[in-house]
Amino acid sequence: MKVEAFAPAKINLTLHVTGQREDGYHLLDSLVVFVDVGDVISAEIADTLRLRVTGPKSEGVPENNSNLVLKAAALFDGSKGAFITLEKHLPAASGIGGGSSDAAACLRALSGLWDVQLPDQDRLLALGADVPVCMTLTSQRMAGIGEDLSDVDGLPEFDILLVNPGVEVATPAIFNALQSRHNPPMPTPLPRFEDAAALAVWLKTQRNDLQPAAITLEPSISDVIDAVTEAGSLYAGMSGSGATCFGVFPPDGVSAKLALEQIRAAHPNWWSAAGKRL
Ligand SMILES: C[C@](O)(CO)[C@H](O)COP(=O)(O)OP(=O)(O)OC[C@H]1O[C@@H](n2ccc(N)nc2=O)[C@H](O)[C@@H]1O
Ligand SMILES: Nc1ncnc2c1ncn2[C@@H]1O[C@H](COP(=O)(O)OP(=O)(O)OP(=O)(O)O)[C@@H](O)[C@H]1O
Repeated sequence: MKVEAFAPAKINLTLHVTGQREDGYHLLDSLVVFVDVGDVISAEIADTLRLRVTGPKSEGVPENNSNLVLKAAALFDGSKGAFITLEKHLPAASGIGGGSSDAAACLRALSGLWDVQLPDQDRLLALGADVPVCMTLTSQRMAGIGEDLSDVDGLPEFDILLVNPGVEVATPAIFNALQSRHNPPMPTPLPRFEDAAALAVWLKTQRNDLQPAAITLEPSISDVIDAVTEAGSLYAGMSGSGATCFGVFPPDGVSAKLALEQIRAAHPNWWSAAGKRL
């Protein structure tokens, strides 16, 4: 038996840093969505637990126990053997939850393969602050340090362009470089949006509080946001701690793809992809 699980890119459409806990972790208020672009996990029964990493973005991704996929597999009580393949399409350390989404997909795959219950929420959170939201695969308002999740229903459909300037960004360095750790949250309740254009107008009034620190440490992020804006997006912003930026496009299946071609022609060394919000 072989089971497969998709590990979609996670996008923080907004990312407000609203405080800091005594252990140093930051309190967040973030609107998170997933895109139909991502990595693929497959798993089959084996005598021992083994990981192979393949795919266009596999270079540099560890196959040893430092990979979040194997850390996730170790969370099951009395974990058994499995041969896991991780097909990497998302760049690592890029703010779109690659490792966390892989870990969540691995948990889904192994709980099916081994017919065992998923680990509890505390263990998921300890694996990575983004792991609980990556278990949902649906649009969420994410608060706390990542554990406080509420479904966001009724978001309009939209297409998304993802662009990364080819640099890895370490999340702790960006949090450490924050100028202000106590910023206002998003409004409660969130507004309802008629369409992608209305969502984009609202996003312009919101923030990613990690963006200024990320641009200071990695100035090319600013060039990416300019390029995504010039390629005709309704809104352009940075996801997570960067350096991947996203553009919001109408859900016509065409505009984001045209923008993708434009960006690839002008910046052949950047990583880019286009897809739909899940
Ligand atoms: C920036 C986001 O991607 C937004 O969704 C996440 O908050 C980060 O999620 P993640 O990479 O899964 O985070 P973890 O692996 O748990 O933490 C990496 C590092 O980021 C910092 N960190 C992370 C999450 C959080 N709420 N506050 C933090 O200060 C901590 O320094 C931590 O050592
Ligand atoms: N499955 C994995 N895929 C990619 N990187 C991994 C994985 N497991 C461990 N890593 C290591 O974790 C580091 C962070 O990668 P990851 O893709 O999780 O980025 P991230 O920017 O922290 O994601 P986010 O902030 O959106 O949660 C990488 O430098 C890599 O060495």
